[in-house]
Amino acid sequence: MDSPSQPPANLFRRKKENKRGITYTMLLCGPSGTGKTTFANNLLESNLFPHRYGHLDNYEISPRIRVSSPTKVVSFNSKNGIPSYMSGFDAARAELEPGITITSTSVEIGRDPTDVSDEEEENILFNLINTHGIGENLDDSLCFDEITLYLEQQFDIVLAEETRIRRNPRFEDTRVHVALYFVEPTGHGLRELDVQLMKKISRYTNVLPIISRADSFTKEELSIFRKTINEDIQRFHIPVFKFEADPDEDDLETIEENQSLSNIQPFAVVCSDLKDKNGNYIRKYTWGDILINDPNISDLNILKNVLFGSHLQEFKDTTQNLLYENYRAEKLSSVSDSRNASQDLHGSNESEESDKRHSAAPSLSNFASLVNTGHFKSSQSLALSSDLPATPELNSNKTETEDSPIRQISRSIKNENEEIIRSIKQESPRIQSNSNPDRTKLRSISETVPYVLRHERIIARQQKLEKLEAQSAKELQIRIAELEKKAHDLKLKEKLLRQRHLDQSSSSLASNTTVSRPQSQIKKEDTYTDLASIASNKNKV
Ligand SMILES: Nc1nc2c(ncn2[C@@H]2O[C@H](COP(=O)(O)OP(=O)(O)OP(=O)(O)O)[C@@H](O)[C@H]2O)c(=O)[nH]1
Repeated sequence: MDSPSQPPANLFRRKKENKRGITYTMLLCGPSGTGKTTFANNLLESNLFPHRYGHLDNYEISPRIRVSSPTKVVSFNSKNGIPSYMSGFDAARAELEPGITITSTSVEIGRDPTDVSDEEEENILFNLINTHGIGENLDDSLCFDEITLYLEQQFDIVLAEETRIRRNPRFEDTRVHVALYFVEPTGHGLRELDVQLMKKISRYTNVLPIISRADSFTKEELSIFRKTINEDIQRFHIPVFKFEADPDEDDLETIEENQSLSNIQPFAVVCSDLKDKNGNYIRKYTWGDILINDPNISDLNILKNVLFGSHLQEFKDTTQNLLYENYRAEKLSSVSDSRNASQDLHGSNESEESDKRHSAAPSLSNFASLVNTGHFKSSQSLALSSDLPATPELNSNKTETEDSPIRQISRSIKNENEEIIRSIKQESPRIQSNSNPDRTKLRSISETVPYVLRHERIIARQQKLEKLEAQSAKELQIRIAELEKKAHDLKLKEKLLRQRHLDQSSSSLASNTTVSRPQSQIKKEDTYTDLASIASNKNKV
């Protein structure tokens, strides 16, 4: 059945390989308008991603690409509670800061079906994470926190999975292996925003600074800008990815390759959505066209080779062996420290004192309490639906269809929490039944850690949602107050107009008694009184 002469079987075999392809995740980060979306399209040689302002006429996907999960918002934070990616520009609300939106798109990069060469290439299950709204806020710390939280959560998900006794065979690793940080082509080195953000994300991923829209520079200007950025990187100790080779371990070719890559770092790219007749991406200027793949103008091709070829495995290895391992060690030691601390604190009379104490959620003592009693001790815990601090919106009598998306997400989180609690309760007898103290300790750590991490994540999400909801409510209140004020002003105006009108008609009534108005000037409103006066005048005559 698997004979190469039978195309369907061949297809089937490829499909099976697809499932075992390399998982690879990339983050595009940097201020708005630096060309991240255009770069993403060029990277995948497809016009797949629409721009935030404007649109793409020619939606087109390379034959090598298969979209496995279309673009979706994976995380966002904004003052008005709407992802900036979804809310278009609205002049009436321009004063509201957009916050940040993180989107994810999953594609499968395979072989071009028209390619007849025998070369077997492994499929890449590629996740592209894009960020929107950085640099557009008065206070960008909101963006820093959101991105770092997202990256940390992906580490937590893996940590939780690793410490689980029964692993999920279909587990998806979503850790970000490489982040491209797009520096604005100012020619003035790095800004504080760039320094801070690169520093923060470099804890969780390999960071490559990229000079965006490199066609803004002449050759000399570009080399000066490169130098300034490299100096800033050194001066502010930004741990960006370095192209280094080990002379004792690596071959000469690798050493030379890394040396030359190190010399051209940061890569400078020119991108475009436009193609010429031959299918090459170009940028059109009044003075002519340039090919974005031209190595004299842009490092795009070199960067593509680094990302999908020479350094893909190294990015993955560094993420796993260095960044993740450091994070894991730190996290587990903090979890076991807090466990020991909670054991020391509570001692033997823990059960008696537990009711009196109100520790902050999440903590391991809370989990111990949860496992034993089915309740969190903490008064601040958000995980138990019955103890949930009732925000007015959450407890309102509205029907499902009337619910805001935020409330619906809140409800799904509540359900998720309840499910976790149920599963912990089901697993708990095993923790208590084991007689060996060391094994019990290990087992309880391995069983507790995933839940602690998941619980922390859920609480963070829930707190974020509540914050968003409070912000929306506040904004709504301000708008209501504004509208009420407007209505009040209008009423006052109306009253004034009426008053003025009444004054006018009474003065005209007074003047009518002395000067008779021509018939054509009689107004509709004063017809009745005027007619009465005319009649009375007539009678007098
Ligand atoms: N001159 C020049 N313009 C570019 C280049 N790359 C992209 N642009 C243009 O820059 C503008 C912004 O590009 P986008 O790709 O939408 O930028 P972005 O970083 O994704 O923007 P956000 O979605 O707001 O974060 C568009 O008009 C692009 O056509 C480039 O290399 N050179």
